[in-house]
Amino acid sequence: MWIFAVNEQAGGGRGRAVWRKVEADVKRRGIPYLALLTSCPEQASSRIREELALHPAGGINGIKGVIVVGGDGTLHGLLPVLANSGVPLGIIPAGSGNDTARALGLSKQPIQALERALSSAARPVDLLLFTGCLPSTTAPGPNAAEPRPILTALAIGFDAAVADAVNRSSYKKLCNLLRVGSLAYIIGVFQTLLTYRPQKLQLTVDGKEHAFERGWLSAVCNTSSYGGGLRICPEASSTDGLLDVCVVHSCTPLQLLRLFPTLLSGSHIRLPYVTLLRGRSVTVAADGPARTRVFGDGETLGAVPLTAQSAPGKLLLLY
Ligand SMILES: Nc1ncnc2c1ncn2[C@@H]1O[C@H](COP(=O)(O)OP(=O)(O)OP(=O)(O)O)[C@@H](O)[C@H]1O
Repeated sequence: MWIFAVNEQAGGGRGRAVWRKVEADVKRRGIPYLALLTSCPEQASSRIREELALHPAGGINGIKGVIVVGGDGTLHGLLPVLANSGVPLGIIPAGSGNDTARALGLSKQPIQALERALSSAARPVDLLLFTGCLPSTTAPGPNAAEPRPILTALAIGFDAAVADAVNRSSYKKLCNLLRVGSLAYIIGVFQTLLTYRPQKLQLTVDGKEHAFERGWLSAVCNTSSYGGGLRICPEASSTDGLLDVCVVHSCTPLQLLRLFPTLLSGSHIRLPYVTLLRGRSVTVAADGPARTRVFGDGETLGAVPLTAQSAPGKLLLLY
């Protein structure tokens, strides 16, 4: 039996439409399935746990895999239950950004993505394990009890502040309604530039220290893109056991603005105020008046200081 974990709200309601198409195809083909239409990640995780206990993978009528209909946030919510479980995860992209699906070269077309999930062998991919300040605290030290698994990337500093401003804004809903979701992010970039100040960033990669006096942002990546196709670490791979890091520093606000379009092609890596690093273990600390926010898989995680560790091969993916 296959489990479909469906987030109908993903992609501003696209999840519902995608699931309708997929379910019709699954029924037509007589594939045994269970659909979990959930309202939050906790509900999805606890339902999947229950089903895995009832129908262990590998047994007769066992769960063959969990196929997610949703975006990066929906996938992110299921990582704690599926990492290390031996149960493979398939993806039918239905979110706004879909950076995981993009990194794996999956089709945006629901039936093609379904076919790929059903017919592919399970392959191990790396996860990034994040430990850092929780959202509810401003305490300076890492205090999250459990490392949190991330599939795509951590956004730290300016880009996380933009995501935060957009999520809190009244214009996000309006832009989504008018189907110009990316306009909300352009407004968010300008809004954040008015108040955001670069900070001293200290990164340690596999024990080697790197200091940046005027750090705008840093991204720690397991896959190459975030934010719906911004190729922040174009060489990152989720199968190399390594994390790729991009730091943007020592530039003017205007240079920062001009960098954003170059993220689409990944050509920003040639700019003198962009530094790339790579390693198995990364710590990031910041020294500035404001909290340096962290987003992971497009979801708010908290603030620095943080530790990111590569966890090779911890998730089985169908792609
Ligand atoms: N299993 C779930 N069921 C319902 N809601 C969920 C579930 N998992 C996460 N969510 C919530 O739904 C929100 C939107 O989901 P998701 O992030 O997948 O879509 P998106 O933001 O449109 O796409 P993307 O992350 O690819 O840009 C998440 O931010 C999260 O709060």
